[in-house]
Amino acid sequence: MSRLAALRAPHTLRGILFDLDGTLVDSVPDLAWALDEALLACGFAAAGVERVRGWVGNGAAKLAQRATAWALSVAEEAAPEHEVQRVLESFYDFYASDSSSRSQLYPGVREALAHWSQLGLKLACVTNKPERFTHPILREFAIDQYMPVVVGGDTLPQRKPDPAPLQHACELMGLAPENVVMVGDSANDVGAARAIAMPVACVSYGYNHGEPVSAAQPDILVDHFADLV
Ligand SMILES: O=C(O)COP(=O)(O)O
Ligand SMILES: [Mg+2]
Repeated sequence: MSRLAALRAPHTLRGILFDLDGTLVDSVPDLAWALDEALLACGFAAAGVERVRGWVGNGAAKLAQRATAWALSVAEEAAPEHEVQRVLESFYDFYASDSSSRSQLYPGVREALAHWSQLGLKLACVTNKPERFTHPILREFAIDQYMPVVVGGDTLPQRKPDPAPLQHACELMGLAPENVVMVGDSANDVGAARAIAMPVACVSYGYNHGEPVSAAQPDILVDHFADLV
């Protein structure tokens, strides 16, 4: 666990928090499929996977708002609420019907999680994705066994980059934040960790609103998940 352990004083690393979308799972293909089906069902054009990649990261409601604003050619905040709700409800229906068949676990993820949990580290998933969609995906990719603690985007009133979900995960793991590090793919993950002085490692391959996550200045940046081990 050398690279992550280097983020904490020797022997003080007891737990790791993981972002889901863009960090553990390349989930955009299913998100884009469900969102495009929703847009079509609402009478709009499909957005396509590349656009959706840039919209993921702030939860499902924000995703629907960004898609609706794009479909209506208006600014994000100007998307009419009832149109956003229509797209969101339809997106929920499609995504509930299939959230994983087009997605993939990133290489090395399962092996690394198994390794860390064998070392006795406690692992948790802290995502902005609604909790009811998170559990089936972790199960589908057979990594739920390593992450008994899951904090979703609707678990608390706050979402990343607010640090509350990270603090809540630490409480559920029975660990002090001083003994935990965060692993993510976006400025939201870095911002949430920074707010409670938690070290943060990022993967460069994920989704960060189309910007390189290096701009958010994580403590460690790796190109492959296995590089964290
Ligand atoms: O659902 C999202 O918007 C992103 O979720 P994440 O926090 O796992 O990247
Ligand atoms: Mg992410």
